[in-house]
Amino acid sequence: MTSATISREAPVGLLLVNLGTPDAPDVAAVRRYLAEFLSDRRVVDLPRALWLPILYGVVLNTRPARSAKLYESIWNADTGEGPLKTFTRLQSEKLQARIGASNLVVDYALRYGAPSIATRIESLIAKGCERIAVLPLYPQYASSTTGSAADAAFDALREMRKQPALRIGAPYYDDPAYIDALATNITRARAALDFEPEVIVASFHGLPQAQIDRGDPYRAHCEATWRLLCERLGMNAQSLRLAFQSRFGRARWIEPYTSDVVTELAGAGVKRIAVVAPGFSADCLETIEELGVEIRDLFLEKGGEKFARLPCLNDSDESMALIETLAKREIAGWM
Ligand SMILES: C=CC1=C(C)c2cc3[nH]c(cc4nc(cc5[nH]c(cc1n2)c(C)c5CCC(=O)O)C(CCC(=O)O)=C4C)c(C)c3C=C
Ligand SMILES: [Fe+2]
Ligand SMILES: [Fe+2]
Repeated sequence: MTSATISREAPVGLLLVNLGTPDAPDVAAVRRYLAEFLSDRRVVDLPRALWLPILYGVVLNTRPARSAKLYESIWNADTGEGPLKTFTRLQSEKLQARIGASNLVVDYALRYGAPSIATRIESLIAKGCERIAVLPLYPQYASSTTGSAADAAFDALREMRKQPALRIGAPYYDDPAYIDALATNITRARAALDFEPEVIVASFHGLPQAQIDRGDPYRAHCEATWRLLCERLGMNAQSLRLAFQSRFGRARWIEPYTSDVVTELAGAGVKRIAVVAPGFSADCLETIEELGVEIRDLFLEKGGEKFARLPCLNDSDESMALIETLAKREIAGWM
């Protein structure tokens, strides 16, 4: 008889998780991606009988063609990947090199698309990991992001006879290491501009207001990040404006919308702004295209003169120092 062993020497697995991206910038791949994403009940929490006919009858017949063009415009030709995947992969490779412990295995997964959370958890188990920490790279908790990543991780263990221990990283919206990383990143990017922005807009991904009304803490987390960032940068609610982008569908989303804020600024005679997206750990369609093209065009069209989009934390040194701090906290006591 062989006996199952639990060994303190078994490697610990650390899985960085971000949202996802299509496999290719074409209509078929974008449709597959959006079908997986938008049929997640954590993302669209309407009754299925109401939502599925809209999703399959309308959204998946119209949006993929439009979104595929946008993905095409931001696609990473060198790697054949969407930027969010490239940055998340780089974050995991750099984290592995920084921590350098032989008994820690770092990998990454995407909640929608590939590599999936289930396949990467299986791979960590195949490498002998009996303890796995999943680090959702969402600073602010939302049921639709952090909650959904946790669902996918636990679902991956559902049928296993021998499950690994599993931890899900805590949100870090008010962590000094996060606020420091953002401040360093913004200060450097701002110093490199060829103009002095009168206002910086801190644009977070939006969420349907109804999800907040049902108890999602996301908005409160965004506000806390924004307040701490104001303090850390010596700015105030007028010089660093809070806004929410990426509205989807007809329902009310959390306000103020980024498009309204830049319109209002231009209308008030503000000529030079910068926009930063503190809630995104990596640049993606929503930052490169929506902020860098759509929001820029809107501001210039309404009378603005200078616009800059500041990059996300991505795989910068300050980002890696932050991720290392978060990772070490989640695996504490395991190694
Ligand atoms: C009901 C729809 C959506 C909710 C709720 C939602 C929440 C949410 N999303 C992010 C982060 C990202 N979203 C991204 C893309 C994206 N988001 C939605 C819809 C909802 N998001 C759609 C339909 C798309 C796809 C693009 C499009 O067709 O417009 C991305 C970028 C992905 C990429 O491939 O580059 C990110 C990142 C957060 C943080 C969040 C809740 C707080
Ligand atoms: Fe989104
Ligand atoms: Fe968008």
